[in-house]
Amino acid sequence: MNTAPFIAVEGPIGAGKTTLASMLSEKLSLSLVKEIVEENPFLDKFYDEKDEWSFQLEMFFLCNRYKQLEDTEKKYLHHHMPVVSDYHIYKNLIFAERTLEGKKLEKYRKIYQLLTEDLPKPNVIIYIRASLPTLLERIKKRGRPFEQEMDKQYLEQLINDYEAAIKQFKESDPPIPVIEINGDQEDFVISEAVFNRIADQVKEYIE
Ligand SMILES: Nc1ncnc2c1ncn2[C@@H]1O[C@H](COP(=O)(O)OP(=O)(O)OP(=O)(O)O)[C@@H](O)[C@H]1O
Ligand SMILES: Nc1nc(=O)c2ncn([C@H]3C[C@H](O)[C@@H](CO)O3)c2[nH]1
Repeated sequence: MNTAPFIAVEGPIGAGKTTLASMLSEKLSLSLVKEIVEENPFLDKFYDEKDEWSFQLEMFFLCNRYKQLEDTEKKYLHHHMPVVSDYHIYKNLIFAERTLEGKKLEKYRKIYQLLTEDLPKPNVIIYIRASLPTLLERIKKRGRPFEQEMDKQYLEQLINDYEAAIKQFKESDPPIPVIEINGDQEDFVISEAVFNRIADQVKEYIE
């Protein structure tokens, strides 16, 4: 498995994952794997009533990512074609641990374990760290209707969950490099120099 470089861009909601993954894909000729958002039938329901829809939503994300990563292995990695994705499969667990509890969380953990054990895993992670005001500003700018009443506490918790997950990830899997970006200050959209520096760092791992 993973016969080619696989780079995953991660960070909390609105950090700029899709933006950066798309820019890297173009600059470094990497195949792009992007999250399915608009076709998600549970996302707007979830933001309206989290407790009611969380299990359906987490299962939907898990099954979609499972299929996408299965295809990614077959279509690209297996054929030595490098890939950049705008998520790491582990984000399922970061979100599910926050949105589920009790029996549903127990079931979810088991299914997650079963489904993800054979999936290709990224060998480089780019982590965009960003503060609550930056995320809220970007979510507003992007303008998806169902995200506009985003609960600040939920977003703040996810920022902390991501920090904890990345810290744990670095400790438990030190051979996998984590390129960390300060999303409040290092603006790869506005500054070509900032973007080129990130791209150069990534290039080290794909050549
Ligand atoms: N560095 C940046 N500077 C300014 N605006 C940015 C930057 N990065 C992304 N944006 C804008 O912020 C919004 C969110 O970006 P994007 O969709 O890439 O985030 P994301 O992390 O993929 O979000 P999600 O978690 O919802 O999938 C978009 O409108 C994008 O154009
Ligand atoms: N609950 C939950 N679980 C996930 O695995 C997950 N992945 C992404 N999202 C939300 C964030 C953005 O609103 C939108 C696009 O990323 O979808 C998730 N929400």
